[in-house]
Amino acid sequence: IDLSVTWLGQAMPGCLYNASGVWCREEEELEAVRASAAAAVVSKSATLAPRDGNPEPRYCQTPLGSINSMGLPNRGFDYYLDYARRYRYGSGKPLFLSLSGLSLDDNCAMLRALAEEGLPAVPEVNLSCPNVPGKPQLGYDFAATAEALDAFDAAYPGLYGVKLPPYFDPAHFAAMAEILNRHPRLAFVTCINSIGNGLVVDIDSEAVVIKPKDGLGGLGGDYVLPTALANVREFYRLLPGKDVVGCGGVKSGREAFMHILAGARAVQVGTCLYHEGPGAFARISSELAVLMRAKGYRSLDAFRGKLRTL
Ligand SMILES: O=C(O)c1[nH]c(=O)[nH]c(=O)c1I
Repeated sequence: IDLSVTWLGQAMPGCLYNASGVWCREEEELEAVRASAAAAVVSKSATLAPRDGNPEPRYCQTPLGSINSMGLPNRGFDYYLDYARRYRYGSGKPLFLSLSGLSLDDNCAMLRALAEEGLPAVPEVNLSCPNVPGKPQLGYDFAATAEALDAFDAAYPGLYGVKLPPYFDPAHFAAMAEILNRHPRLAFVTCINSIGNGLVVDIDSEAVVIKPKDGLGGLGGDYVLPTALANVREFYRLLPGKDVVGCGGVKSGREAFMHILAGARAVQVGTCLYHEGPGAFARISSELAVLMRAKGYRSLDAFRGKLRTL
């Protein structure tokens, strides 16, 4: 059974890696993911300056997944750039740097700095952080997204990707696709980020479960799987020549299989990784291989994007 993936002009030994934000803020975490059965590594979304993030409690696990309002806590761009300078690219596991600047200028400054280094690291620009109070998700503002992508093209000469929020309407899928398709070096989209501004209620305490934004936070886990699959399948259809990375609700080989069936080139794991740790990658990979063997598929290409309609 071959779980390898070739994209962005490089090969990955498998198809699974972490979702940005999970097990990737500190170098020790990044190295633990790289040393695991994960096929790639993506860093926590970086701002130019380090950030503490929102007040705690800001993450909560529920029976159906997670809610978070971390608020972009990160070590600052230079920390992750330094890690990228020392990263062992020879391991065959690509490094992605997630960038989530607080302004377009900051995103472009980080992209220019990364370009100057000439490193193999690939930027994944986050258009969808839902948890910085007062900062709307860029991906929900089509005009601002169009302007930003033009600026990214000018700031960065190489291939890059974007992390998209979930969309819930065919008109929005079409509007975003029209914008994204104007950018040939925008090589991939990662669908989806958390479903923003959910509210989890604890009936014993009769209170919300996280402190920021009076309890509003991004949802992950089982809550988001159908929405994630819809976004993967729609953008797989609407973005010819681009790759879609599936993210959302993956906790076993089954959901990884669903994402690839829907068109995903590779698959990220967030909520499940947060709780299980990097051992999750070996488990999910093995479950996926067992599923493929039972169905007679020898590689991901044999079923990628082959989701049947009725
Ligand atoms: O609150 C966060 O740090 C966060 N949380 C998310 O669920 N998605 C994001 O892109 C980010 I930047």
